[in-house]
Amino acid sequence: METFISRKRRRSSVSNEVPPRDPKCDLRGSTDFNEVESTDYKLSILISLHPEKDEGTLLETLLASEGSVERALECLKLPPKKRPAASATSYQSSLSSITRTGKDGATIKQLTKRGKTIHLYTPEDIEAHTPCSIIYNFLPSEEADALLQELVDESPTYKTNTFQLFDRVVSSPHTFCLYVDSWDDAEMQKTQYVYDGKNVEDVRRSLPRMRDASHKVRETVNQEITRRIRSSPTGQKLHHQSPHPWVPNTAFVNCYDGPRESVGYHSDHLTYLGPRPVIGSLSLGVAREFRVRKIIATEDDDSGDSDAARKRADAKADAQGQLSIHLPHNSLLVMHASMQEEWKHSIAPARTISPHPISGNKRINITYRHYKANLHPRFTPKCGCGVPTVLRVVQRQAGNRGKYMWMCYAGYVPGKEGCKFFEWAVFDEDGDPPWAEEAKSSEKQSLNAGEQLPGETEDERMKGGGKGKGEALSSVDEG
Ligand SMILES: O=C(O)CCC(=O)C(=O)O
Ligand SMILES: [Fe+2]
Repeated sequence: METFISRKRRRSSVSNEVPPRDPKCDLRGSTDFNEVESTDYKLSILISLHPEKDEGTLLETLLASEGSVERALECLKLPPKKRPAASATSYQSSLSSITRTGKDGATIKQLTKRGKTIHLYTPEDIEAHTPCSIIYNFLPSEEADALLQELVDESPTYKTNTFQLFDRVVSSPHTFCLYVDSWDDAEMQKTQYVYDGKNVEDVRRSLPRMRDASHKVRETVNQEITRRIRSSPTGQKLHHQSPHPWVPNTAFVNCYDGPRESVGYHSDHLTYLGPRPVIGSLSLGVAREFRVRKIIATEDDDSGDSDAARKRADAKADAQGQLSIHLPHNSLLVMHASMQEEWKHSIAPARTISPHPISGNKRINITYRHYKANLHPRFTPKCGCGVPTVLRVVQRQAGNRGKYMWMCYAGYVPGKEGCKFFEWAVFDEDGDPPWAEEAKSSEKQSLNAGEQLPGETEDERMKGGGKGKGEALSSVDEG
């Protein structure tokens, strides 16, 4: 895949740190453009620009370049022997070789170490150490194979995403496509929803087997949410987490063709999901590693833009390792309600892969998501450019960590400058915005007029069951 597409004029200082991203992913993932970025963020930039190199080499080059992405990029242009000596090595271990989880699920204090990847091989370890749960052999095997075949057949038409980085326009190191449940939704996505400051042209109606799988994903994800809440220390849902059953209405299908295709560390966009979203992620075909790392808060004095502040923040990020979850064919990973706010995830480039009998070198991944009707762009704040804004969360800065904000999206478009629009975002206990009531009455009017609601499936419309009508999750009420 060609990474560099064209060279563009350098953008202004605030846009100097635009990372690789998918339209659905918030790879900046933190307060504002001036906020300190970590090694994983910088590594994701390098991975996107050098998909042919392994992650360890890129990390070493970055560390040897004292955390400067630009210097690392210069080094990577040099023949190998002229590169600076690596200052860190990366090595891997499985969790069981480091420590054991007690039957009581006792928490392990220091799971990750600088430059180290710890592999979580069992559902129990995954649940104990990450905000994820996993179900292996999720679908009956013929169904999983048929779904994989359906998507492999479509995948040659998927596209990479292009975005602006420094003075270049680059493309993401894998392909993807957006699917929704009805043609009406597809039309609405194309014309009204904004990703990275622009509409997405290619939005498709979910394929029959994707829709069949979606019903099963829905059931299982809801069970997993209930189970997770019940077994949490408080037995309560998180603040801002929805108490309503999770209803997937949107799916991103990612295709990784060969071991080098990947996606860098990121958190998923919250703009249409709202706070504390849950995502059901079904993996098909070649098994790949899903790596996660918890975002470390920076003290206020680490959050400036000075070199010293950056170094302090980088040192903290470096001190952290990563956890690796292996995603074989037909596994369902549930990313629970704290994942997008407090963790980042990636699909790491692999040294080798085992080809799959149906998909060859391809891994297909479907992330099923619930887009909230009250976060339709007609309700969310517009910036000075007149574009619906992006919802982000403060991930690092200790003082504001966990606060949500609406920000200008327009500057994400290659060649365009955004404005400085910023507004703190307010949500109630259940993660609904202040205009939720107004949104509901406009939904009712639409229903009376026989229109389809944003995100409502054709099936639901036929049954007369709009979103938000399901009863609250019992575990939530039970407290
Ligand atoms: O391929 C995967 O498992 C993860 C994809 C992902 O992170 C995304 O779609 O946001
Ligand atoms: Fe993601």
